[in-house]
Amino acid sequence: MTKAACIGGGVIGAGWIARLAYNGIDVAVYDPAPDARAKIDAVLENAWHAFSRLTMAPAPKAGAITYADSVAEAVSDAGWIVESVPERLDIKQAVYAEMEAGAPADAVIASSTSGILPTNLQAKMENPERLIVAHPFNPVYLLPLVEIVGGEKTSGETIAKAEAFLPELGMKPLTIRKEIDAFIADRLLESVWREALWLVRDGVATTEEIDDAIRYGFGLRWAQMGLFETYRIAGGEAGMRHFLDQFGPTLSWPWTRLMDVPEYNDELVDLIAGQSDEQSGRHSIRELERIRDDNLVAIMQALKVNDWGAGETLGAYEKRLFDAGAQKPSEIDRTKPVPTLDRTVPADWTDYNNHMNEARYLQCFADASDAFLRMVGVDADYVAKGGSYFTVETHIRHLAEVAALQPIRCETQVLEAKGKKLRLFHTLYHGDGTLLATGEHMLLHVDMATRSASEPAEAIAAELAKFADAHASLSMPEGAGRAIGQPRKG
Ligand SMILES: NC(=O)C1=CN([C@@H]2O[C@H](COP(=O)(O)OP(=O)(O)OC[C@H]3O[C@@H](n4cnc5c(N)ncnc54)[C@H](O)[C@@H]3O)[C@@H](O)[C@H]2O)C=CC1
Ligand SMILES: C[N+](C)(C)CC(=O)CC(=O)[O-]
Repeated sequence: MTKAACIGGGVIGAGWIARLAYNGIDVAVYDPAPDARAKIDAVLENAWHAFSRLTMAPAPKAGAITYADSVAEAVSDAGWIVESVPERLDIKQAVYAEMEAGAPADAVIASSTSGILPTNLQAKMENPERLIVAHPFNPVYLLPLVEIVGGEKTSGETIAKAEAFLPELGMKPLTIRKEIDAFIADRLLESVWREALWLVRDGVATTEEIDDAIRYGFGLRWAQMGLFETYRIAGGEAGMRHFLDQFGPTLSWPWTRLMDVPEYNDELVDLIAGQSDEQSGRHSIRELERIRDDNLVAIMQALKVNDWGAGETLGAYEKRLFDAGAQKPSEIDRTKPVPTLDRTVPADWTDYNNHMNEARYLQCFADASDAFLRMVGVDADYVAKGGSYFTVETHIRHLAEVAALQPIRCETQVLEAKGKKLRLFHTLYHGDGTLLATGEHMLLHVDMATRSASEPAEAIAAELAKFADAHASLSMPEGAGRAIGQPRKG
């Protein structure tokens, strides 16, 4: 999929635009609101801030975002069409009629609806088999879950397309077995939301106290295990059966007001909105979004370390990006230093001097070494089979500073590749060409079973020799072999 259209660019549409464009897909947008573009730009700024920290894997070149004057124009060459217009059946159905008039016959139409049945959405369509619900979660550019729901007329092929495509964007499609209003997640959220409104309305708790009850306790559990796995553990050694045995009888106790809903009126709105202003009014919505995003990135990265839940999805997404970004040996130009890193400086890589921290220069060079090693075949499979490289000596020269979110790139020259030894010279540049740093690194091939130096596999040695021979004709880089304290040239 290389081209998408987003119809509606509000909170959810803008999140989709960011996720699609970040993953290299061109996005044509249609939203009639005069301020739509400004709002989308603000979301994109936050999204790029978040992406800069979410993964170190090389992202594809960002897709182009263009603005169309009509639905038909936006969808004219799209393979994937996202509908994120207001939650009203009549508006959505009118938009589908315009889409069907302009879109390629095989394009998927994916509605972001939070709860309208796809059977109702597709009721007036000429080709209803191509409509699905792909219900995302805010912020769409960070949260992996998408509920996939087919209507009575949705084809299995459309569902299969969605299940194959969304993981390419780093998402976790969850296909819903039965079509019901509000699907799975919003059913659950709605029950907590309704209960919380009662608690505030009845003066039992403030909005802040309810948030505290979630975020200091079970919210942390939910973020990584959900409900059933958490309660299984709560049952002790005897697990879920004991949990049910102990807490099952509470089902008939008056522990919930869910059988009833508070009346929606001005009094309720003033109460809830007033308390919410008091709780969070010191931050703008954009500030809150940044805080939320930074926290979500940190949680997902922590889960990635444990290869668990949303972190497992992030890990799989990164692997795809690394695999897709890896240069094939046949494509590599060995007549010059080889590109090994191309990214922006993550927002949290700067320090109290307001520039990239010294430790991050080493991280760039370590990532560049890894990228180079993958090029010659030292990839996850090779390491799993018992061979790897360890860095045994490093010399870094810090030559210029660089700020957060600036583009940086690295080139690598092989100075020596003989037997167990591999000497690499990395040069880090700002995107504008300014020389930022150099790193010289001695690596040794290691047998992972004995954890001692060993000869690399023949195929690896052969790939390395190709680089070493070609790079031998390049001039020795300035700074190579330099000791600390030597005067700089020039
Ligand atoms: N806000 C949320 O937390 C979530 C919302 N959703 C769903 O996403 C959809 C959009 O919701 P939001 O983004 O929150 O709403 P929103 O109000 O932020 O954005 C809707 C956008 O649609 C535009 N629009 C109105 N008529 C249009 C038309 N005929 N053609 C193109 N654009 C049009 C509006 O100008 C506005 O920018 C809804 O179906 C909602 O249920 C899904 C997940 C979460
Ligand atoms: C409130 N909501 C029903 C629109 C929420 C969603 O649909 C999903 C989310 O992001 O929580």
